[in-house]
Amino acid sequence: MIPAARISAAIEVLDDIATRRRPAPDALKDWGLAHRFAGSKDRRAIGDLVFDALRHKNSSAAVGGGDDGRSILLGLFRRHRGLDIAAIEKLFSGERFAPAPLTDDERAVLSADPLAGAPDFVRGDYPEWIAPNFARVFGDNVVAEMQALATPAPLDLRVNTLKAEADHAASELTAAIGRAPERPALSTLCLRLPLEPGSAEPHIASTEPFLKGHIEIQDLGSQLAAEFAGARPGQQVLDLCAGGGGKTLALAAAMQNHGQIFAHDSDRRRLAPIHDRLARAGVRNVQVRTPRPNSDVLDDLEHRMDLVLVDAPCTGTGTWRRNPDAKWRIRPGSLAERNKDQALVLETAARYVKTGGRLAYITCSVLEEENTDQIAAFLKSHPGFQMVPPQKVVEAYEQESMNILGPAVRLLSNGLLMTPLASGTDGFFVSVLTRTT
Ligand SMILES: C[S@@+](CC[C@H](N)C(=O)[O-])C[C@H]1O[C@@H](n2cnc3c(N)ncnc32)[C@H](O)[C@@H]1O
Repeated sequence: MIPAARISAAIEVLDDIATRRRPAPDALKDWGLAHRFAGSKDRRAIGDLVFDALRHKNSSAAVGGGDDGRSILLGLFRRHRGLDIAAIEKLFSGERFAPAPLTDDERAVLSADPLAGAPDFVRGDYPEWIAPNFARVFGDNVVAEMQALATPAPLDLRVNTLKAEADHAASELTAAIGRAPERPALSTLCLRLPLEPGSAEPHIASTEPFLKGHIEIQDLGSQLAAEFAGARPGQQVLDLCAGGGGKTLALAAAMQNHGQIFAHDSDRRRLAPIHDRLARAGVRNVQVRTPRPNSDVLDDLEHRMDLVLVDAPCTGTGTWRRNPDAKWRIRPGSLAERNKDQALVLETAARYVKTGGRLAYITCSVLEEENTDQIAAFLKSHPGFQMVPPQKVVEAYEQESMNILGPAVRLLSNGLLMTPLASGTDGFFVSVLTRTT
C-alpha cells in the first residue's frame, strides 16, 4: 500500500473505534480481515497511526479542527509529526487510495495555533471528565506529566538474578536481537530497549535469554515497586493479587529463592500463566494458592506473613503510554468500582500480616483516589497499622543501589509515586505499612 492509502485506512479505523466504541485492537483486526491484501508492514503502519492518534487525540483534534478520524490525523501530522501544510497536501491528494484533498477550511484551521490557550486536558490529551483528578495529583505540572504519559514507552526487561548476571544477560540479548539494550541508572537489573520508530518490537519471548529464564518482560516501575516492598530471603510472603506473576517472580529473585511466597489471585484464569513462568525462571519458593469454590485457600496464613503484597486492581492510568486506547475507554463508574475493590483487597490483606510484619500496597495508577486516599482510609480504620515514611522506603532500597532515586520518585503523604516524566517508568504508586499490634 502507498503511504497515503495507509492514512485512508487509519481514518476508517479511527471512525470505527469512535462510532462503535470498540477497542482499537478489535477495530484494527477487523480492518485487516476485511482487507487481506494488506501486508504485515501495512498493518503495522496503520496500527502505528491509529495508536499515535489515540495518544494525542485531543490535541490533534484541536489542531485538525474536528474529532473525526480525518481531522485527528490532519492534526497529528501537523502537530506531532512536524509536517507542514505542503507535505500534508501531498498525502491528502485525493489520488487513487489517498484521502480527499484539503478543503480551504482545513487549510485555514491547520495554519492556526489553537493549542496556546487550550485547556489542560486538550494539551495533555486526556478525557475532560477526569481532568480534576489529574490536576489534583500533578498540579501545575499536569500538562507535562500527561504528555509524558502519552509518549510511547520503551520495552523494559528485568534480569532474573536467580539464573543470570546482568552483564551476561545484556550480552546474550545483544547477540539475540542485534542491538545492545540501554542500562537505566535507576536499576542495575533493568535492560531497556527504546522504541525504534517504524520497526516492530523485537519478539523477546522467542529469544534465547528469555527462553532460558534469564530475562523477564517487566516495566522498570513494576520492578522498582516490587523492590520497594522490601522482601528478604527467608521471609513468609503473600502476594495476594499475583495475577500472571510479574511481581511474584521479582519477589522470588529478591528473596534468592529462600523463604516462602504464597501466590494468590481471586481470578484463577489470571493466575494460570504463573506456573510456566515460575518454572522458566527457576523459582522454587512459590506455592500457588489458586482459589477454589467454597473454600478459603489462605486460611492457614492468617496473621503469619512477614509481608503481604497487594498489587491492587486499579484503573491502570499509569500504563497509558503502553495502552493509549484505555484512556478514552475509562469511565467514571470504573474508577468508583476500582476504589471499592481496593478497599476490599486492603481489608483482606490486613488479616494475613503478622505483628511486626509489612503490608505493601501498589497500584499502576497515578490517581490520588486509588492511592493516598485508599491508604489514608485504611490507616484510619486500622489503628494497628502505621505508615513507613516513603522517604525510608526509598532509602532502604538505595542502600543497596545508587543514590539516584531521590529526584525520580515523588514522596506523597503516605506513599511514593513514579511517573514517566519523573522516573522514565510507567506510573506506579507504592505505600508500605507496618503492623504494630
Ligand atoms: C494489577 S493486577 C496484578 C498484576 C500482577 N501482580 C503482576 O505483577 O503481574 C491486579 C489483580 O488483582 C486481582 N484481584 C482483584 N480483586 C482481588 C481480590 N479481592 N483478591 C485477590 N485478587 C484480586 C485481579 O484478578 C488482578 O489479577
